[in-house]
Amino acid sequence: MAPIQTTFDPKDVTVVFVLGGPGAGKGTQCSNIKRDYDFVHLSAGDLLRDEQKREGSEYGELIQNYIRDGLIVPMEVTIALLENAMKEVINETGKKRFLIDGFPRKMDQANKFEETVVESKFVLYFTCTEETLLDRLLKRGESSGRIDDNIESIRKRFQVFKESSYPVIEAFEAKDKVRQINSEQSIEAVYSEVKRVFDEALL
Ligand SMILES: Nc1ncnc2c1ncn2[C@@H]1O[C@H](COP(=O)(O)OP(=O)(O)OP(=O)(O)O)[C@@H](O)[C@H]1O
Ligand SMILES: O=c1ccn([C@@H]2O[C@H](COP(=O)(O)O)[C@@H](O)[C@H]2O)c(=O)[nH]1
Repeated sequence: MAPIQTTFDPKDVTVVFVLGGPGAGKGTQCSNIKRDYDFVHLSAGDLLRDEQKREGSEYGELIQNYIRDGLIVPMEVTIALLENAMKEVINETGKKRFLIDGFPRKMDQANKFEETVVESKFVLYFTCTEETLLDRLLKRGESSGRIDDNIESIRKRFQVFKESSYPVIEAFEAKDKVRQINSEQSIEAVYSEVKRVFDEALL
């Protein structure tokens, strides 16, 4: 993965972190936000899956093993992928508003990204019961082809979310940066709450 040699002024860039348990509906809602608010959607999981499949990637096997086991890939890999993707978008389109979906999942990632790339504007956090998440992921697993949409991986992902990712949300909450949304509702009802947050934040 060769770094892209471009710099950008963090002051010109808007980043919203989109967090929530596995299957909470982050990707689904990001598609809506992207359509209506001219944000670029970068899913950390998608970037890792693309890198894993890229021929000649030195990280392919490592990423595959981490994803299958529901573990968090070392932050250097994920941050480099995100930073490269942001630079590519800025170079090619001039767009500078990003939804970073499924990242940061651990405190060290959050701190490193905000220190070296850009500070987030706020965190959109989708809450959902584990029972609903499990139903959604098992249903998605019938067609997703994802190696981690199976009961064994899902259990591990829930554990990692509780142990490593939830503390990230608490840390942002302490800074009053979390906008919490109940994603137990229908996709449409969730999105109407999301819109309220974006309309208020982007005024
Ligand atoms: N509000 C909702 N009600 C019912 N189903 C939903 C809702 N939101 C998303 N889904 C469905 O649940 C599944 C998971 O949604 P999605 O992929 O958006 O979640 P995610 O948070 O991005 O997941 P992951 O963290 O695993 O990438 C999908 O099949 C999606 O269609
Ligand atoms: O910052 C990240 C984001 C993701 N991962 C790994 O990818 C899978 C799948 O992520 P989704 O957001 O559900 O697509 C996740 O379980 C981790 O193994 C990561 O390591 N770091």
